[in-house]
Amino acid sequence: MISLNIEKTFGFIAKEKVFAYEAEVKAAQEMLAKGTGKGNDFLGWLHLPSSISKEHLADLKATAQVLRDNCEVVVVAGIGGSYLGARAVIEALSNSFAWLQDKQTSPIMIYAGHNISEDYLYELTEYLKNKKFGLINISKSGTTTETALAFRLLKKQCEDQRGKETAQKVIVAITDAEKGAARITADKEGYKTFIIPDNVGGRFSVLTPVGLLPIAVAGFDIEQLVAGAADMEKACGDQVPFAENPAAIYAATRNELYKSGKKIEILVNFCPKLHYVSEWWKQLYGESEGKDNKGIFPAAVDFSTDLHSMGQWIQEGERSIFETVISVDKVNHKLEVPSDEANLDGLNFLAGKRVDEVNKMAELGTQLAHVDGGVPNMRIVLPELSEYYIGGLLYFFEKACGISGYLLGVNPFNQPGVEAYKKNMFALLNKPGYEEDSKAIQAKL
Ligand SMILES: O=P(O)(O)OC[C@H]1O[C@H](O)[C@H](O)[C@@H](O)[C@@H]1O
Repeated sequence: MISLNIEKTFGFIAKEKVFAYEAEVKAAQEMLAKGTGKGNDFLGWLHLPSSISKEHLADLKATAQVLRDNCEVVVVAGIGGSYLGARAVIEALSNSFAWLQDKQTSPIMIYAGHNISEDYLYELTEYLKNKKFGLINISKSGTTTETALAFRLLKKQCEDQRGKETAQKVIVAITDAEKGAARITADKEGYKTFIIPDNVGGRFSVLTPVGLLPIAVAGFDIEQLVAGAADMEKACGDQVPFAENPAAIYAATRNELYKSGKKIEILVNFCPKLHYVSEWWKQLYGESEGKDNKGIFPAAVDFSTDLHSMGQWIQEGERSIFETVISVDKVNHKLEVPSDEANLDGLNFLAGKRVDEVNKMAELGTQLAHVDGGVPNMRIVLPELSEYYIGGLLYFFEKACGISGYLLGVNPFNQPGVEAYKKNMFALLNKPGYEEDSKAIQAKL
């Protein structure tokens, strides 16, 4: 099972203070369970793992198989919650050099629709020339500009290269049941579609088709992913005592740290495959808690890589940070440090050791150094990188986020602030309907 250790925060905050959150956490859990808190229209994620049916998984797997059978490359078009969950899981489970392998056993997964870079899109369309590629268009609103723009380009390219009939087979849409341009297009073109439930917000949607379809296309076991999440749903359930409930403890500890002046949480990994888990986590916590002029700033680093760039700041910079480390207990492969007679590099003291042993000592050494340097440290241990444990980790963070947002006193399920840039961009681009905003913004320039 995934475990959470908060011992290394106790030099900074009192254990009693963390445990004093018990009643407040219980109230937050009740607000989630009964739907009496802010944002209660968006609680569909809460019991999602335990309510996913076998038929739904079979439908997803059958659609994934169509893409696997007909595509060398699959492009996932989506932004924020509409791609980060899938990318987090796929990259955590994939070979680090998946796209460089001579023989591909699954389609190469590529992401688009999460930026408006002309060079990115140009280079992508160049790469896709002569490739048998498919598309998964993911947008809850169905109107997000970044995604819609990429999809417009790629849909046309797919149809031009593969013909309308094949394109219809290898393009799948995941969007709202009724609203939005993505739905209108999908219905008109006759694409296979999956629905994003109304009551599941984008950043909580990884266990809906938004995450599950791309993950299945990439060749991973979505049943195990959901099973891990469902077991975590139980482990973080309302009946589990506070002291044994990892979501409750994590939510309480980070809120107590925040109160004590630790305004930035850095999610740390020692395995580069987890980079996108951190990106997913940053959206989850950033959009959920950063509002009403409050909220821990979620940051992330990949160690030991970033110890050689951000390590200095973390060790000796302003003491406003704490770290949450995701540690993977057992690696999937074995590699020993070879011995070398000449020992010119002086590394013979490591000869015969597993590389992971060196990494684990880097991890332990870093924890001790950072705690000594004034950085409270929490540690989440995953037994290994597998669908089951990743599924558990994702649900753990979601449940803790719901609780934590209520402890902070915000609505964890909206993101009104994200609209500000969109309004300005549309005004600057003279989008129909934004005439007044266009005039106002021109006056500001
Ligand atoms: O799925 P979509 O409607 O395209 O939204 C994609 C993302 O962009 C929005 O602006 C929100 O800030 C995110 O919460 C959301 O996940």
